[in-house]
Amino acid sequence: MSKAWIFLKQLWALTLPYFKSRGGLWALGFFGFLVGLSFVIVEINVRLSYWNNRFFTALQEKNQDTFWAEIVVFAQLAGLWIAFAVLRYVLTQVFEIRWRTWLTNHFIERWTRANAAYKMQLTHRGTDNPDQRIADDLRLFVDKTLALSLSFISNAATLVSFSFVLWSLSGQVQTVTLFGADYVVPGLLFWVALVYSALITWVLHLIGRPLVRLNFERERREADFRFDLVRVRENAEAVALYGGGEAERERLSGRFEEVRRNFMAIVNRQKVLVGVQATFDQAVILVPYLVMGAAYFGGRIPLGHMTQSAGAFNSVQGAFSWFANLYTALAEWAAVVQRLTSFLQVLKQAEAQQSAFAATPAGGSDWVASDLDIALPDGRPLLSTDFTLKEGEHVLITGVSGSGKSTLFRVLAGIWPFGEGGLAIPAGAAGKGTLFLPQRPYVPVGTLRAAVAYPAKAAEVHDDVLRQALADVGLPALAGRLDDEGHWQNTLSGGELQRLALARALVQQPRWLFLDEATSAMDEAMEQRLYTLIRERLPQTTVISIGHRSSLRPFHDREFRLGPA
Ligand SMILES: Nc1ncnc2c1ncn2[C@@H]1O[C@H](COP(=O)(O)OP(=O)(O)OP(=O)(O)O)[C@@H](O)[C@H]1O
Repeated sequence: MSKAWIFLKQLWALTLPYFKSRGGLWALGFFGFLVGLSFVIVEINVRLSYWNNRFFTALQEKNQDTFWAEIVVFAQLAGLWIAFAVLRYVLTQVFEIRWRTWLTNHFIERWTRANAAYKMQLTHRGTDNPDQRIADDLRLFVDKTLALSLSFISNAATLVSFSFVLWSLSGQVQTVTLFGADYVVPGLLFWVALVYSALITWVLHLIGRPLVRLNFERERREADFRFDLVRVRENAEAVALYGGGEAERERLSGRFEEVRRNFMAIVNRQKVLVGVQATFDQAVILVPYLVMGAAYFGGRIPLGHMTQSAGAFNSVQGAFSWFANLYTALAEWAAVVQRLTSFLQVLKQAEAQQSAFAATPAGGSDWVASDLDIALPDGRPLLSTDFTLKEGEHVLITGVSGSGKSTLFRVLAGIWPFGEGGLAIPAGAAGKGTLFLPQRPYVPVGTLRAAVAYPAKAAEVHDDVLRQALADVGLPALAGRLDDEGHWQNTLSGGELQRLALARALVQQPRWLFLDEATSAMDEAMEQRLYTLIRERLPQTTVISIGHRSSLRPFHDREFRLGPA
C-alpha cells in the first residue's frame, strides 16, 4: 500500500468518529457551511480579477468616468470580501474548538476507562508520552486538518474558476514561436501554469520528503524533554536531598541536545526547501509577462487584459502548487496523524486486553484462587499459588521483597493481565465493595475534601463524615481545612499521606479492604492504633494486608507467606 493511501486511511479513521457521533450531522452541516463560505470568497476573487481588467484598461485609455465607477465597485467587492473572510475565520475557530473538545473527551474517556492508561504503561509499546498526544497532538490534528482541508477545497475552487478565466484570456495569446516557427496552443497560459506547477511540486517533493520523519521525531523528542522536566519538578525534594542537581542538569542537557540536533536537521532540510521555493515564487512573477509580452507590444491585448491574465496565472499556478507550497504543513500534519494512529492502536490493544485470569463473580462470599500462575510482562513466571480468602478472616500476606505480593494484589484488583489461572470473586466485592490501598497513596491536586473522598466525588460525601475520618486517623488539624486547595502529595509527610488514605477506607466502608504496606511509613504505635481503629469502625470489613512487621500479626487471623519461607 502506498504511503499516501495509508495516510488517507489513518486520517479517515481519526476524522470519522466525530462526524458519526451524536451531533455529527450538525457538525457536517457546519463544515459544509464553512466550505460554502470559501466558495463565496473564491467567487469574489474572480469578480475582482475582472475588475482588475476593467480598471487597468480604463487607466490605459485615460477614461476617468470608468476609473471612478470602478473604484466604487472595488469598495463594494472588497467590503464583501473582508466581511466573509472575518466570518469564515470566526466560524472556523468555533468549529475547531468544538471538534477538539469532542476528540479530547473521547480520548480521555478511552484512556481512563478499563485501566487502559495503566495497561499501556505496562506494555509500553509505541506510545511515548500519552499526555502529549492528548494535549498537543489532538490540538494540532484538529487545527491542521481543518486548515488544510478548507484550503484544499478553496484551492480546488480557485483552480477551476481561474482556469476558465485563464483559458478564455488565452484566446489572444496562443501563439508560441519556437526556432522561427509559430505554433498555436489553445489555452497557452493555462498549460504554462500547469507545467510550471508540476515542475515545482516534483522538485519540492524530492527535497521535502524526509521532513515527515524529522517532524515525527521532533514531537517525540520535545515530549521526552518535557517529561523529564516534569519528573525533576515532581521529585525536586528527593533530587535536592541526594544532591542530584548536577546529574539532573547533565541528563536534561542531554535530552535537550537531542531536541537541538533534530531541530538543526529540520533547518538544514528546510533551508534548501525555502531557497528553491523562493526561487520558483520569484520566477513565477515574470513568467506570464514573458508569455504575453509579444501580444501586448504587438497591440493585440490591452494592459488590463495582461494584468488580469497575470493575476489569473498566479492564482492557477498558486492553486496547482498548493501541495508544494504547503509541503512543511503537510509533513507536520502527516506526523501528527501517524502519532495519533499509533497511540490509538496501542489504546485499542489495551482496551482489548482482558485479564488472563478467568475471573468469575462467584455467588459465594470468598475469594478463591485456583492454580494461579502469575507472570511478568515479558512472559517470565513470577509466582504460582492457590488460596482462599474467607469473608471475615483477616489475612496477613508476607514474603521476601520481590516475591510478588503487590503483583498478587494487582491480580485480585483485575488490573494485571499477565498469567493464567482461575479467580472467583465474591458477589459483594464488585465495585465499591472492595478498596485497594497501595503503599504510595495517590492524592489528586485540588481541595482536601476531594482528596479524602477520592475516588468518590466530594459532593457525594457529607463534610462531617470526612472531618470525622480525618480526626479518627490522627489528622484533626486537617479536619478544618476541607476547602483548602493544594498539592497534597508533595506537602503531607509519607505517614500523613498513608493516614489520609486510611481515612478514605473509613469514609467508603468497603466489604473488603486490601492494604499493601499501607501503614509502612508510620511508627509502630500509630500503625497499631490505626489497625485497632479499622477493627472498631469497620467491623463488617475483611482486611487483607501485605506487611513486613511482626507487630501486625495480632491484627490478623492468619499469615499467608508467598515464596520461600
Ligand atoms: N510492570 C512491571 N514490569 C516488570 N516487572 C515488574 C513490574 N511490576 C513488578 N515487576 C517485578 O515483579 C516482581 C514482584 O514485584 P512486586 O512489587 O509484586 O513485589 P513485592 O513482593 O510486593 O515486593 P516488596 O515487598 O519489595 O514491595 C519484582 O521483581 C518486580 O521487579
